Amino acid sequence: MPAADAGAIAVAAARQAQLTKPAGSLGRLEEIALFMAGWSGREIPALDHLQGIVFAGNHGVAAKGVSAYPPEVTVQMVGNFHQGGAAINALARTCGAHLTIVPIDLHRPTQDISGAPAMSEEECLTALNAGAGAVDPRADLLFVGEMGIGNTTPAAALCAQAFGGGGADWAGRGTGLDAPGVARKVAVVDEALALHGADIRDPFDALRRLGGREIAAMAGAIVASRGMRIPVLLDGFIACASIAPIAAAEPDITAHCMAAHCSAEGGHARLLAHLGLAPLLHLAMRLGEGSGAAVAAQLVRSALAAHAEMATFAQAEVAGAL
Ligand SMILES: O=C(O)c1ccc[n+]([C@@H]2O[C@H](COP(=O)([O-])O)[C@@H](O)[C@H]2O)c1
Ligand SMILES: Cc1cc2nc[nH]c2cc1C
Repeated sequence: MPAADAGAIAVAAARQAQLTKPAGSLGRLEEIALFMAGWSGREIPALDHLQGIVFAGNHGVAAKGVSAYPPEVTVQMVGNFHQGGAAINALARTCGAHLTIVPIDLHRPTQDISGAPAMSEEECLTALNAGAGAVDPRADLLFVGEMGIGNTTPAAALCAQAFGGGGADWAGRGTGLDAPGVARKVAVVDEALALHGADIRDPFDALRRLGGREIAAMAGAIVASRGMRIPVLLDGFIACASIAPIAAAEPDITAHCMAAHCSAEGGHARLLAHLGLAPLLHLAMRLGEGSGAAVAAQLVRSALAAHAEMATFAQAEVAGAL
C-alpha cells in the first residue's frame, strides 16, 4: 500500500512555518493541510473533486428488534437521497461534495448474524467490489457513510471481534433504542460472537460473517482509496467499524484516513481510540449518511484555504519570532 509523500509534507511544513501566524497557531488545521499535502503529493493541495459516497444495505438482524425504526426505512431513505431531501444532500451541497448513492441488494437483507453468517463469500466479495468500484479516481478527498436500519448491531459485533470485549462494550442506542432494546442488542451481539468468533480466520471472514453489504462496501472503498492515494474522511460508528477487522490485523491501513467526528453512539470513542484516530469534531451527531464527514469536509476546506492563500512573513513584511 502506498505511503504519504514525505517530501511533499516537508515542503508544505516549510511553507506553514513562513505563513503570517505564530508557529503552530492554526492547530489541527495545520495538521490537516500537511496530511492533504502528503496524500496529494503537493505543497499546496487542492480540493477540486470532493466525493461523498453513501452505501446502503439491509440487515436480517433487524428482525430481532435491535433498531428503533423499521427496516423499510432503508429503501425509503435511499429514495429521499435520490430526491435530494436528506440531511446528507443538504450537507453535501453546502460543502461542495459530489454525492454518490450506492444501494446494494436492498431487497435481499443479509442473514441474521446471530443465527448464520451475514453473507456468502461471493456476496461479501461483490459488496467489497461495489465499494471499491464506486470511488472516483479523480477525487482529491473522499468521505464514506452509510444507511442501513439495524447496522449498529453488526458494527458492534465487528468491533468486539476486532478489538475484544462483548456486546455490552460496543452496543449503543443506535437510532434511539430504549434500555430494553439495548439489552436485546447486547444479547444479539453476544450470540453472534459466540456463534462465529472461533471460526473467523481473517478480516474478510469477519466482514462476511458479522458485517453487512454497506459495511463491506465501505471497507472496499477505504482500501481502494488507499491504493489510489485518495485521503478519506471516515464518518461515524458504522463507517469506522467497517475498517476495524482490517485495522486490527494491519493498523497502518487507516494512515490515509481522518476521523471526521466522534458520534454519540456509545462505542465510537472507544473504537476511535483503538484505530488511533483523533476525531476532528464532537457534535453529538448520530445520524450516519456521511453527515459528520460532510461537516468535517468544511474544516478541510478551511485548512487548505489558509495554507494556500496566506501571505508569508516576507511577502507581508511582518516580523517573525524572536
Ligand atoms: O454514524 C453513526 O455513528 C450512527 C449512530 C447511530 C445510528 N446511525 C444510523 O442509524 C442507522 C443504524 O441505527 P440502528 O439503530 O438501526 O442500528 C443507520 O442507518 C445509521 O446510518 C449512525
Ligand atoms: C429517518 C432515518 C434517517 C437515517 N439516516 C441514517 N440512518 C437513518 C435512520 C432513520 C430512521
